Amino acid sequence: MITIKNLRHDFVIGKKGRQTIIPVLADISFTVEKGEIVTIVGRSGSGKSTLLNLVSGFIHPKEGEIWISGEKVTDLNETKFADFRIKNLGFIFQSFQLIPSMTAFQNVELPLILKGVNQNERKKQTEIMLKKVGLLDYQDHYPGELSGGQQQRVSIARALIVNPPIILADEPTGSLDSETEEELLEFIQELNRDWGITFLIITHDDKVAEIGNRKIELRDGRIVKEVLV
Ligand SMILES: Nc1ncnc2c1ncn2[C@@H]1O[C@H](COP(=O)(O)OP(=O)(O)OP(=O)(O)O)[C@@H](O)[C@H]1O
Repeated sequence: MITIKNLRHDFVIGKKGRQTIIPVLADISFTVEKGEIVTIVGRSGSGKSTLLNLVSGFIHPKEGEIWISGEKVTDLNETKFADFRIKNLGFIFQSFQLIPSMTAFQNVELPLILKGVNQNERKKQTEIMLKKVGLLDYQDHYPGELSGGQQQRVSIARALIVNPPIILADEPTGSLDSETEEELLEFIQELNRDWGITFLIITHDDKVAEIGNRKIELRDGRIVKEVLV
């Protein structure tokens, strides 16, 4: 489902003439099979977020290939990647990334607007999704009027609304207390088991890594360990 081949990335900082190259990732190769939950673990600064940004197409690697669902996405330009992203990838972030001036309903509906779905269909699908995450009664609440766990559920509903086969998650439980974290991890497992959604999750939390089928450990931008959980 996701194949990463010999990925290398570095950032260039500083003004012209005085530039410094910061090597961040080197020789990264791994696959994520359909229906798997794969976690990427590693200390702060080991390159986890950079790796996820590369897979998401927000940045372009200096070397290497990324294939997602049979498409060599490293060959896509920005516009084509944006189109690919909306059809194939859902995102969950630590900070939820909800739009504060929009209600739960409007936040979940937004990807359907971007996809050009008509209003009646949008209403129907958004309500189904809010019900699925147990928040139909909260549809008119703004993010600031919801708990952290509820906000994360809204963000999951928004990720799921376009039926993505793959969800990329960046520290999904990072802002949640332990009880809410457990609920969310159960929910991720349910989505994986019952909906067949494939997950690539970056985390430094052992509890999150435990729900994965495989754990890939990064250190200083390289894969040092890959284990079945
Ligand atoms: N835009 C950028 N420009 C320059 N350096 C960057 C940039 N983004 C990240 N880096 C550097 O790349 C390295 C890896 O950062 P990255 O955010 O990928 O690590 P991480 O494992 O996700 O860390 P954390 O767990 O703290 O989020 C760090 O040394 C960081 O300073």
